[in-house]
Amino acid sequence: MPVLQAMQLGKQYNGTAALRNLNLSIDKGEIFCLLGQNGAGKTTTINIFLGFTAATSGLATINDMEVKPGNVATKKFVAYIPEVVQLYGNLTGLENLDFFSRLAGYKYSREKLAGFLSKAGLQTEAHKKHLTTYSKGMRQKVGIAIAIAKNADLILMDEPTSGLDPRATAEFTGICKELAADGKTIFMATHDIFNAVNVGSRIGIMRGGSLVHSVATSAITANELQQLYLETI
Ligand SMILES: Nc1ncnc2c1ncn2[C@@H]1O[C@H](COP(=O)(O)OP(=O)(O)OP(=O)(O)O)[C@@H](O)[C@H]1O
Repeated sequence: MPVLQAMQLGKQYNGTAALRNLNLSIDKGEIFCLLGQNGAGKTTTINIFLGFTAATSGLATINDMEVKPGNVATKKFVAYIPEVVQLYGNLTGLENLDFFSRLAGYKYSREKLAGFLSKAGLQTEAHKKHLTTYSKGMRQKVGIAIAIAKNADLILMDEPTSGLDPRATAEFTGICKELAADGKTIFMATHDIFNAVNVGSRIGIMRGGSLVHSVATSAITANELQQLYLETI
């Protein structure tokens, strides 16, 4: 059973198609990277799977359950990492994780919470510092720790490497691969072609709301992908 499925999924905003007949099936442990120009429909796709916005046609499922606004059943399977992870600046990393875990219905010991932060790559010295002192990459790690604490099967990410320095990007890639090896499924919208090839198991290219290509990263080099992207968009 695929973790994420789109069947003839479409979205119109005031008569304009943001998403057209998207068909996609993503299995457990996959990292799917979605590329496309601004306005191609990547965020719209993510928003539908988050239940933030309703599709106007077709079907979106997570673990075989239909996703739609108001249907809370699929929300427990999903975690979302936006480009900038919004957390409480006056709380520490540990306190933020504790707070958001409780919101999701989980109460963990200090040790467990620290374990999740470490698994997400956050150094121990940072756990007890206020979020105001965190870099973008560190905030993202807390976001990943929240996803782990929530036991989310599917992690949706919107431009997660934008604004990260090369070291933070490489670290992020390693963490995504570990999560996938643990059986998490990752769906990420990105503009970063080279990171997509490094981290992804499959890459999609969107144009004008349509998925134009879907290729396995094992079948393509970064240069070939860049070429394909430039020819497509
Ligand atoms: N709330 C909205 N109301 C009206 N039109 C919208 C809305 N959200 C998105 N759109 C339109 O839908 C299309 C797809 O936008 P979307 O944000 O999904 O693209 P994207 O691929 O995520 O782009 P970016 O890389 O800039 O994030 C665009 O034409 C956009 O203007």
